Amino acid sequence: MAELTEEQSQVAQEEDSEIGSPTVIVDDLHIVYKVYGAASESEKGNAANALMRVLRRQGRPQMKEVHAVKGVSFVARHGEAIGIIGRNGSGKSTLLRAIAGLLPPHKGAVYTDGQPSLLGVNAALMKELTGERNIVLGCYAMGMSPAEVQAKYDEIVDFSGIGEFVQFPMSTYSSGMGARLRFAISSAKTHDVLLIDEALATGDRDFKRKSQERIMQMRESAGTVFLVAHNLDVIEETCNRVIWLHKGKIKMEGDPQEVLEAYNKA
Ligand SMILES: Nc1ncnc2c1ncn2[C@@H]1O[C@H](COP(=O)(O)OP(=O)(O)OP(=O)(O)O)[C@@H](O)[C@H]1O
Repeated sequence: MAELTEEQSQVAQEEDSEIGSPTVIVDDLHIVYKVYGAASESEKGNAANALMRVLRRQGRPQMKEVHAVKGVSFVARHGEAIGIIGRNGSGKSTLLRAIAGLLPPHKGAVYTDGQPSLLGVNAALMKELTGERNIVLGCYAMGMSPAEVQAKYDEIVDFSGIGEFVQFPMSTYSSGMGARLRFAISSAKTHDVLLIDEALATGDRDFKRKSQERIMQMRESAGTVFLVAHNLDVIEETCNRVIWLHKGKIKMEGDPQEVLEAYNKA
């Protein structure tokens, strides 16, 4: 391997001191889903076949593979907020779930420093329980002690802005209220790596501003934040780097303004 020149290593050191050491290394990552019971190529779009199969109660023993992430590599560092953009089905959520350790790599690897936490639109809070109970259980699930939960409780309720609804079951919340509570709970703890999947999409303008401020704070406390969003304004205002995924591969990566400009033109 080639040695760095004195000048190169000085530049690397300067960059390191600005954004910190690596938190996530994604190395030639491939994720493949296996779908059982999928239609074969010859059956595609054939209504008569589909109807016959249902009437005859025939199963679909075929197994198909969906290659969702195809050889993605990058390094994320302490203090970075990385936006992931791309069209529907380009592999954004799959990549986040793989970083969170929820999907095994088909090939390649993900190395993380610390425990990544995934905050998704469907993060596992229990709908039949009240907001109150979900706050307590959610905080325990993130490894907080009872004393820490007590100390953070009011701040979480306040940040979520759900007011007296905290005493109601979450099944009575609007999707925006649920998203706010999830974000308030997840961001009450300092995460080494926080993965946010579209969770800010359902909040109103005020909540978006508050959550962006909180993401900034998390970056300052030297964590790494990944943000998947179709709202490009949120990405531009919050992130210092953007990764553009296209059909499971990185199409472009770098400065938010440059990548977003290219993405908007495509
Ligand atoms: N559980 C699954 N089983 C099989 N295929 C899946 C599964 N989840 C996602 N896929 C497929 O993987 C590909 C990438 O999906 P993914 O949800 O990661 O895309 P995305 O960029 O997050 O999309 P969106 O913007 O619509 O949320 C798509 O082709 C999708 O159909």
